[in-house]
Amino acid sequence: MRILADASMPLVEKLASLCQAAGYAVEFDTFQGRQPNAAQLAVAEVLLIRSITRVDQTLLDQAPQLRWLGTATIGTEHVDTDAVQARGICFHSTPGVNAQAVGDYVASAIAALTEHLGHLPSRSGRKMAAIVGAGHTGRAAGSRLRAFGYHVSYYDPPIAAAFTEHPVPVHADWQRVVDADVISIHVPLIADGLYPTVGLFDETTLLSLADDTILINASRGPVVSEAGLRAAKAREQQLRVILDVWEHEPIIAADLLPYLTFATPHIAGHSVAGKVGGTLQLFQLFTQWAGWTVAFPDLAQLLGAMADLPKPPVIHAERAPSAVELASWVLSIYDIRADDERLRQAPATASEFDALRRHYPARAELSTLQLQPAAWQLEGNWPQRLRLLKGS
Ligand SMILES: NC(=O)C1=CN([C@@H]2O[C@H](COP(=O)(O)OP(=O)(O)OC[C@H]3O[C@@H](n4cnc5c(N)ncnc54)[C@H](O)[C@@H]3O)[C@@H](O)[C@H]2O)C=CC1
Ligand SMILES: O=C(O)C(=O)[C@H](O)COP(=O)(O)O
Repeated sequence: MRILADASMPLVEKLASLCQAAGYAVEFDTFQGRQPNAAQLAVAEVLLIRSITRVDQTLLDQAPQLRWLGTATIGTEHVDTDAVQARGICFHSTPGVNAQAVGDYVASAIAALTEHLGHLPSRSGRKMAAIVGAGHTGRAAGSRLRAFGYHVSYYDPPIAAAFTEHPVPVHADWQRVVDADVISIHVPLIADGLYPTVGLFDETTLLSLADDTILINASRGPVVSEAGLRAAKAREQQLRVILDVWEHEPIIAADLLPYLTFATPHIAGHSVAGKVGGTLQLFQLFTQWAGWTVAFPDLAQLLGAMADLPKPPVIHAERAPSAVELASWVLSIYDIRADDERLRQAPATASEFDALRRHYPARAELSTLQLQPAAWQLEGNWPQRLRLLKGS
């Protein structure tokens, strides 16, 4: 089987070699950058991609042998699924695979603001947070915000309309979203239908937000209108906007940088566990489809064998933390400010954007937080808050 994979998928070569070691005939090749070249596509039977590779009719026409396509991402809008289906190609994404990392991103943004202000940010004093999209990443973000002490509501009209059981209560009250102190966006990119998300936060909505509202977008760029943000900037509206994703990626809205509280190059999901988990899931799905029996290590074993994974320090705290102390624990594991700094210092070009992502430093997850045992951890709501912070 000829497997072609994005070269920046961690451990992809190792997992391909495990297939070979199990006795299966695998010819393995990788591609650099956004699109594979025509010679590679001409022979590929299996294609493993990330969010930057566009799979459309043009690519499919170049890949006549393609039978299995996998993207190590949650989002799938870069794949023309109708065209893929029409060709009879089996397609898989990796739902939820980097959701914990996205939750950590939101936690780090709040932690950095808490440290800056000296208290948990809440313009209304009511500590209201609205998650937009109650799926994997939205719930992971909601869990961290609850750990910080926010009252979290989940806006998700598609789920609300379906009246099905869901892991968290959902609502369809938009006013509750725009009134919140923190709004964190976690929807797929949807252009049409009953619940489109493109332009969900358009100029009118953005201009209606109260000063000091925190708006975090770690979903897809076109969900928040950059023109709308420009209008808010022109009016000197005091929003605290955190953007991980951009309307015209890989081009960022460089003119907005001075207005943004934190700006990052689409790395919210880029923990090592999130990325390795994506590679592993794709190999598991592909080998299952192929009818192969390969004993892959589990995610913990794969991570344990990685030498460059940061080891978070053990935190000693004899009493329950203040919001600022809790924030410092989060920042000791993942500090969004370092990502923000790297983006601001790099030239605002497409190639630099891609390079920042390709050379992203190894990042641990909040689930690795280690506390020296102390009595307070068993008192009040701390057992729950600590679990929520770690996303468990
Ligand atoms: N910045 C990054 O690094 C990452 C970004 N993402 C993006 O985040 C998106 C969401 O990921 P998950 O939470 O894992 O997806 P999911 O599929 O688990 O959940 C998405 C939720 O959004 C809801 N939704 C759909 N349309 C909506 C609307 N108009 N208003 C409110 N809610 C709506 C759905 O009902 C669903 O519950 C992905 O599709 C991807 O585009 C995902 C991972 C990493
Ligand atoms: O999973 C998704 O959806 C994402 O946006 C990814 O975290 C983006 O990662 P890459 O595949 O572009 O590295």
